[in-house]
Amino acid sequence: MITTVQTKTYLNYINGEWVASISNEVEKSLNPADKQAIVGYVQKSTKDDLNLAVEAAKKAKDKWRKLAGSERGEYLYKAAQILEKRIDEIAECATREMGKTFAETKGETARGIAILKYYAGEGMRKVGDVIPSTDSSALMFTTRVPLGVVGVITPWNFPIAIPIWKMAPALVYGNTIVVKPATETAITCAKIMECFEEAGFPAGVVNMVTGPGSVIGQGIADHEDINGITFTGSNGVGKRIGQAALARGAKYQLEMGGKNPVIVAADADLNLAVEAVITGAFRSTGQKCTATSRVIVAAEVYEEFKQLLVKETKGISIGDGLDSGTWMGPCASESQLNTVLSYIEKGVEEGAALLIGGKRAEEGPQANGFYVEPTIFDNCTSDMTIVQEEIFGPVIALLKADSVEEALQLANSVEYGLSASIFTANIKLLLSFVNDMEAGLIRVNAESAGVELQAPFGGMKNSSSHSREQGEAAKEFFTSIKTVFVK
Ligand SMILES: NC(=O)C1=CN([C@@H]2O[C@H](COP(=O)(O)OP(=O)(O)OC[C@H]3O[C@@H](n4cnc5c(N)ncnc54)[C@H](O)[C@@H]3O)[C@@H](O)[C@H]2O)C=CC1
Ligand SMILES: O=C(O)CCC(=O)C(=O)O
Repeated sequence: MITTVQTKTYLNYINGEWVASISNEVEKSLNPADKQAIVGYVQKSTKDDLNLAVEAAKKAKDKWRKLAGSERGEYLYKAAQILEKRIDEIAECATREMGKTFAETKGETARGIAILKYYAGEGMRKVGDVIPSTDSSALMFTTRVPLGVVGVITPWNFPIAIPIWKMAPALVYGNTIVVKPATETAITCAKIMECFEEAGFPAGVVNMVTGPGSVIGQGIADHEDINGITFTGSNGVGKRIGQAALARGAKYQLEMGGKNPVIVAADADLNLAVEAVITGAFRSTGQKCTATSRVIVAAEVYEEFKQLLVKETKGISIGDGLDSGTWMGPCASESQLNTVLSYIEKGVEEGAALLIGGKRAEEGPQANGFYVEPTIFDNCTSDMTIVQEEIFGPVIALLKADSVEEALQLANSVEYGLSASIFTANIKLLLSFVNDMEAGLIRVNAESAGVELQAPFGGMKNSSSHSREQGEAAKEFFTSIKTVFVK
């Protein structure tokens, strides 16, 4: 029997109004902690709905662009204040939709508020430089202009922070937007839209269309009136979006997977390293592109580290993210659970030794949800699938290194380069890690996850399109530079 927690149907937000899809079809958002609980329904939109949203954003863009940056910032500041009032409700909704614990979604909502405030201030910061011309009677300077209409395609794993860290800079630099959230967390996004609506954004500046990625996401990538696309999600989808955008000359930014290593050097503080590996690998049920998935340990301390890690992992409580005693919630969906279980199976088949976990967690009420045990593999080698591919689940592959050089070589032997961390007090070693590690985010004596909103974020190799998000870096993507010469 389906237990309906809330059966509200959420609409698209187009041109300042809440509207149903032309398709008259909806999709349900399920609670991964209890698959019989429906969180609500969202619109299964069509290309025609998307066209209406793009048309509204296009119509609104000139007026929005011509406002002072400080005026645009004021709207963001108001949205931050409204989100602040609704923090518990929106965090709870995110936990219901994708499973991570309430403490995590509340922290994420607080981060969303801080991002809105940061970019509200950005509306008053400089947008160009004066550059001395070789002609002494001329004035030469740069200024920045918005791209126009920006398409925002977001995943389910950070349902509050990622849409906000894309939408806030897009808006403050003068773009109008059409956001397409992942269906799994589209209700959380609708609630963020409600905050924008209450903040009084002019009609058409902010639009949301929910629906299948293959229709609405691809539609955004292909739409000739969308001037820029910002995406976070899987590698395969990201590459397709990049190719579609490139083919029609639109600007794009892709934030994709990671296979993030932690190196534990022989001199590392092992307790600190264990704590960081546990949080980096298992918080959010491992569903972060910055999650720790490979731990490369110096041979001298391998056994001791392994024992400590397994002991701490045994203490992890799995359950509904809304229960205060839960440390780790379920996977976000059944398909995500199946992906994780199939990677675990592959690990065993390819000869890795299962130290702990490895199964679906099905005790009592967990039988109704998409739970998996935190899992650690021993005896891993670099050629194994679980060491190479992004799993997006609570799975650690342990690798032994006989030298610092081997540890670094193992760390770099994957197609991704998002985040990497090392535990050591040896300055020479940490500096060579900073220099030689192929990753956009380098962490020393800290977990691999941990993104600060005021700093650039993005990866090398196949982790991103080499652009950066957040902090001042966002300005590079969401604006174009004009060089002006006046004589
Ligand atoms: N880097 C990250 O933060 C994320 C990585 N992933 C990876 O992707 C795997 C699968 O997760 P999914 O939710 O299926 O990711 P996905 O890449 O399919 O979804 C991300 C967003 O793209 C949209 N999308 C899907 N197909 C599209 C298309 N053809 N054109 C345009 N947009 C499209 C989705 O609706 C969603 O809004 C995960 O197991 C994980 O490995 C997933 C989410 C976030
Ligand atoms: O670690 C974080 O805070 C951000 C991670 C992220 O962007 C992602 O998982 O998609």
